[in-house]
Amino acid sequence: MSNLSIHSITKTFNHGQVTANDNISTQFSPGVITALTGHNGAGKTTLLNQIMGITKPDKGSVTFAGHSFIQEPSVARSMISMMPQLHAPLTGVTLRQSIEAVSRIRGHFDGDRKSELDKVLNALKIMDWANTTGEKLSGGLQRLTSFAMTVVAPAPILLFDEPTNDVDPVRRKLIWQYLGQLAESGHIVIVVTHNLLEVDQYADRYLLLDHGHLIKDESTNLASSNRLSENVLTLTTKRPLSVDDFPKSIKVKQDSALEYEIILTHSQIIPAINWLQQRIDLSEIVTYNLAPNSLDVMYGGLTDGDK
Ligand SMILES: Nc1ncnc2c1ncn2[C@@H]1O[C@H](COP(=O)(O)OP(=O)(O)OP(=O)(O)O)[C@@H](O)[C@H]1O
Repeated sequence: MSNLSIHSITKTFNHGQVTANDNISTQFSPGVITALTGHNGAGKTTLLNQIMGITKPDKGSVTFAGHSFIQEPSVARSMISMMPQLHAPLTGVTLRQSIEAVSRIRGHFDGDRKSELDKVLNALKIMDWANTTGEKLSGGLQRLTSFAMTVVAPAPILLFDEPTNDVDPVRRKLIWQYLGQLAESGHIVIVVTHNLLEVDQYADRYLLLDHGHLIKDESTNLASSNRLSENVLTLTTKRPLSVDDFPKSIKVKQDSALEYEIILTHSQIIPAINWLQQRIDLSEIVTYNLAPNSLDVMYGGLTDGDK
C-alpha cells in the first residue's frame, strides 16, 4: 500500500507576513495512527487543509498512489475522508440520516450496508440519539456525529481535526479504539489533538509543530520508553530558592517565584528525596509532587506558543 508523502510544504498568509507551514516534509504510512500536535496557531489545520486540497500551498507537493493532490484536488477528495474542526449543526436532520447521507454519497449505502451504519452507531454508543435532529444534540454528540460521518464509508486516508473535544471520557476511548481498528485495516490515520495523554496512550507516532515548523517526529513508544527513565519533581516553597540551594547537577526550572520543576533521572531520585526531606525538616517546602515524566511536560520544554 502507498504512503502519503508531503514534501517541502510551505504556506504563508497575509502577503507572507504569517508563515503557517514552513518547509514541512514527511510521510504517512497505512496502519499507523499519527497525532499532529502543537500550540494554537502552530499550523496543524493548515497542513490538513493542504493535504485535502482545500488550501493551495505556496510551494511543495502532496502525493499518494501516483497522484499529486495539489494538481488533482478532486482525486484528493475521493481518497480522503476528513472530519473538520468546526462542524455545522445538522438542523432538522437526524443523526442517522446525516451518517446515511455520507454513506450514500460515497456509494456505500444499500440495504445490506444498513448494518454497517448500525455498527458505527453501536461502536460509539450513540444509538439512543439515532433519531434526534442535529439542533437537539449536545456539542459532544454533534462531534460524535461528525466522527461517524467521517468513518462510515472510510477513504484510504483519514484526517481528523480534534475529534475528541467535548466528548466524554468513555466515548473518547471508543473513538480511539475505532481509529485503532481503521489503522489495523490499512488506513492512513492522522489526528490533530491537544490531548497529549491520549497521544501517549493511543497514537503510534506524533508530529509536533511549532510556529509552522515541524520540530519533532517520533514514535510514541520511543518517546515513552525514553521518558520512563525520567521523573518530575514539582515544588512550592515558602521562600524563593537560588540555584545553590538545590543539589548540584540537578537541572531546575523555575515556573514562578515559589514554584519549581525538576526533571530527575533514575539515579538522581534518591539524592533528590534526601535533599527534599532536609528542606521539609527546615519547613521550607509547602507542597511537592514526584511523578513519572509525561509528554505534557516534555511538550512544555520544546515549544512556547506564547512567543
Ligand atoms: N485563511 C487564513 N488567513 C490568514 N491567516 C490564516 C488563515 N488560516 C490560518 N491562518 C494563520 O495561520 C496560522 C496557523 O493556523 P492554523 O489554523 O493552521 O493553526 P492550528 O495549529 O490548527 O491552531 P489551533 O490549534 O488553534 O486550531 C495562524 O497564525 C493563523 O492565524
